[in-house]
Amino acid sequence: MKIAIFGSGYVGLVSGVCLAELGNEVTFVDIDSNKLESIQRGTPPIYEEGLEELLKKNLTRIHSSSAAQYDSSDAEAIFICVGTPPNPDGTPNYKFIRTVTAQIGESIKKTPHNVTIIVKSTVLPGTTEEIIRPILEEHSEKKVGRELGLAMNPEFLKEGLAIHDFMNPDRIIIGSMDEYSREILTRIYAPFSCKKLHTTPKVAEMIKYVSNAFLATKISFANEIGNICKRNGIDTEEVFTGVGMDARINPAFFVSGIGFGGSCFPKDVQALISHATNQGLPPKLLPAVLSINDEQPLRLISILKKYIPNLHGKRIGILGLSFKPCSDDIRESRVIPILASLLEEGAEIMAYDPLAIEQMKHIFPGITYVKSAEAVLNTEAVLIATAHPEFELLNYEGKVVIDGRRVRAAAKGAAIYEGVCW
Ligand SMILES: NC(=O)C1=CN([C@@H]2O[C@H](COP(=O)(O)OP(=O)(O)OC[C@H]3O[C@@H](n4cnc5c(N)ncnc54)[C@H](O)[C@@H]3O)[C@@H](O)[C@H]2O)C=CC1
Ligand SMILES: O=C(O)[C@H]1O[C@H](OP(=O)(O)OP(=O)(O)OC[C@H]2O[C@@H](n3ccc(=O)[nH]c3=O)[C@H](O)[C@@H]2O)[C@H](O)[C@@H](O)[C@@H]1O
Repeated sequence: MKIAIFGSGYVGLVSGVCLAELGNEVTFVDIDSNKLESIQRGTPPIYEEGLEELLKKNLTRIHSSSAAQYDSSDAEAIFICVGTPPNPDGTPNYKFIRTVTAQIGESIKKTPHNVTIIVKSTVLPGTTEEIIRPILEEHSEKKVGRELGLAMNPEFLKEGLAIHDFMNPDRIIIGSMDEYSREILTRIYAPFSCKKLHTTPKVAEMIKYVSNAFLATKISFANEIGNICKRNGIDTEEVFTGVGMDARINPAFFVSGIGFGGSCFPKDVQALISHATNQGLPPKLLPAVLSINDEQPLRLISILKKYIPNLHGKRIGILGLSFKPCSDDIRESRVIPILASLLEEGAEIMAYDPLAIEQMKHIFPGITYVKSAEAVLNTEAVLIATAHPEFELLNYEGKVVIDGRRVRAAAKGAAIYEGVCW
């Protein structure tokens, strides 16, 4: 099938490359010409395990174009994968969605055959029908259900495991507005044998928010329980191993630590809170999920101060800057409040990350960044903020380590070791 992807970021690029791997012809469209050039060279603009090999392997089926030059004459399906960043009040900002929808509408005006537009960006319930549909119909001069298909198909991939997650989904949610888009999405996802739910766009949109809100809730719950377990000398991990053995509960996403970061959990939980509050239904549980998450990283500093009460002028090492292992993404990384707090206390920071140093330099240019994890160990105390696999290979002998992510080698080897909530 001839597919176009508008928005070639994490979701767009990974989805498009995987769709090419499945035999489709894929055209990437983006406003960032550098991204498009690097895709066309076979060099992904983001780090994601396996992405470069898959991109290079499928380059003959991969094309790129600016929005202005995009030729939709043979497109059958167009995915919208642009960002939906938060407004100051927490609701999603749809400026990229509106612009891209208008551009797609213009580009398909003269397309002689039916085209299906698929919203993959995370948008609040009602957005596909009430915001995207009218813009699309106005600019394309076509009607949904006649020459135009429109569907919402949320994406559930995780960064760092994005290719694996796209290729091995637990489920695929297809919220179509019309028979034509339902049929196109059924064809696109035919190679996948997982469960598929056909529903309305509004339900599909809500499934995405509820999934992220529930996973974030599980993490904050694990952290709150972890704090209680630590105070009582109980092994948090063992508790959740036992709890997770109940099939009704499931062991996934109970890893306690310094909380959840990333471009989606914090933003999507806040969006759901703001949306419900605007409707006169202010949630009680979800704000607690966020406040536990805000406090958790600062616990690392409180523990550190037990050993070094005055941090002024002290050299503190930081292992890990990205929001999760195997990713170069630092958006909402839990290390950001930790670094801010250490700087406020006058500490001298020495930080290392295998992938995310350049990104963090934009936020904290004054910190000393080092090229090896070993160098970080040459400090008065080390804080572990991301569980990069290589941190398991370090020799922590004689060191003071405060761990936010449960690195077993540190727990075994350090002279003084304390976990944030275990
Ligand atoms: N990052 C993730 O792991 C996941 C993200 N999502 C959702 O997917 C959406 C996209 O997220 P990301 O891929 O992380 O965003 P991103 O910021 O990495 O990528 C968005 C891309 O859209 C491009 N863009 C903006 N306006 C455009 C236009 N008019 N035409 C063409 N391209 C345009 C940007 O230049 C950028 O390359 C968001 O709604 C997010 O919540 C959903 C699941 C997973
Ligand atoms: O909507 C999205 O963008 C995506 O958000 C998350 O994926 P992602 O943020 O990429 O990564 P996760 O693996 O979920 O980790 C998020 C954060 O939670 C933390 N986490 C995760 C799991 C856990 O048990 N404990 C925990 O603290 C991680 O360290 C990380 O900071 C969801 O897992 C995806 O299903 C979803 O598609």
